[in-house]
Amino acid sequence: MHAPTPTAPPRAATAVHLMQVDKAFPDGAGVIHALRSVSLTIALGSFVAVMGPSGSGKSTFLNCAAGLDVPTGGRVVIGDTDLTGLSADDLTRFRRDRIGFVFQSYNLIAHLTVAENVGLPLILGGRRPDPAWQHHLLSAVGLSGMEDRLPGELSGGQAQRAAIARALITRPEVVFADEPTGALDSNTAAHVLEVLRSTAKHLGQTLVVVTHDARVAAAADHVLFLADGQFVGHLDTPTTEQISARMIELGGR
Ligand SMILES: Nc1ncnc2c1ncn2[C@@H]1O[C@H](COP(=O)(O)OP(=O)(O)OP(=O)(O)O)[C@@H](O)[C@H]1O
Repeated sequence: MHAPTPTAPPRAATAVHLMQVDKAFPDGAGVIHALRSVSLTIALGSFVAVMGPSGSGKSTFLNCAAGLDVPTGGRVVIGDTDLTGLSADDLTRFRRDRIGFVFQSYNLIAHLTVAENVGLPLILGGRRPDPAWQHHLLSAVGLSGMEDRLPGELSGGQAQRAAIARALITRPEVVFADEPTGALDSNTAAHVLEVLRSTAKHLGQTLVVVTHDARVAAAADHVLFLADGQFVGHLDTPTTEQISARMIELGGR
């Protein structure tokens, strides 16, 4: 992970490449600059945590990097695909087939079973889930035997583990997670994080996680710090204490 020169071409070992990405939101008569000329690369197969004070631009960064939102300037490249050049339809297809998402609120569909929720990204893409792969994923996240349950019959930790299996069903290159453990108690959060981390590692996926929790970030290979829409530094394999100290310097929690 390093901040490249803005014109450097993406390298093969790069999973995510942002070049001078800006994101501005209209705000009354003015604009809010949520991201300001953000340039970075995230190496294939790495686990990167993104931290920063509230309002520093973490979710905006994740949404732009994952193709959920369109930057107002700059380029986002995932693998060898420049998202900037894609039509809305192509971007939707790319997200569905090549990227996995995990959100704080799980986003499971209430009237579909666990198995149906997990298979949904493939069904939406006109493909049928491979039963052996689905079984493997449900077992990897500890939900074997719960395939027929509805989301309302799951604990928060189980629901998030179902959401993780759903994010991985298409074998995405990159998995983006926004506060994936934010709604869970600390023991459940630690278990869910370990499931996410180990499954992504086992499958060779790149994992990008936005978090407020220094313990979550301490599990990452690299921690990137945002302040006021700009990356202001990173730590490699830091301890929880080092991360907390950096957050205090930035004026966050
Ligand atoms: N859709 C939007 N419209 C207008 N302003 C927005 C929008 N989304 C984000 N912002 C603004 O952009 C800035 C960055 O917001 P963002 O949600 O990315 O920060 P964050 O670091 O994820 O915050 P938090 O930790 O509180 O979730 C904030 O000033 C926010 O108010």
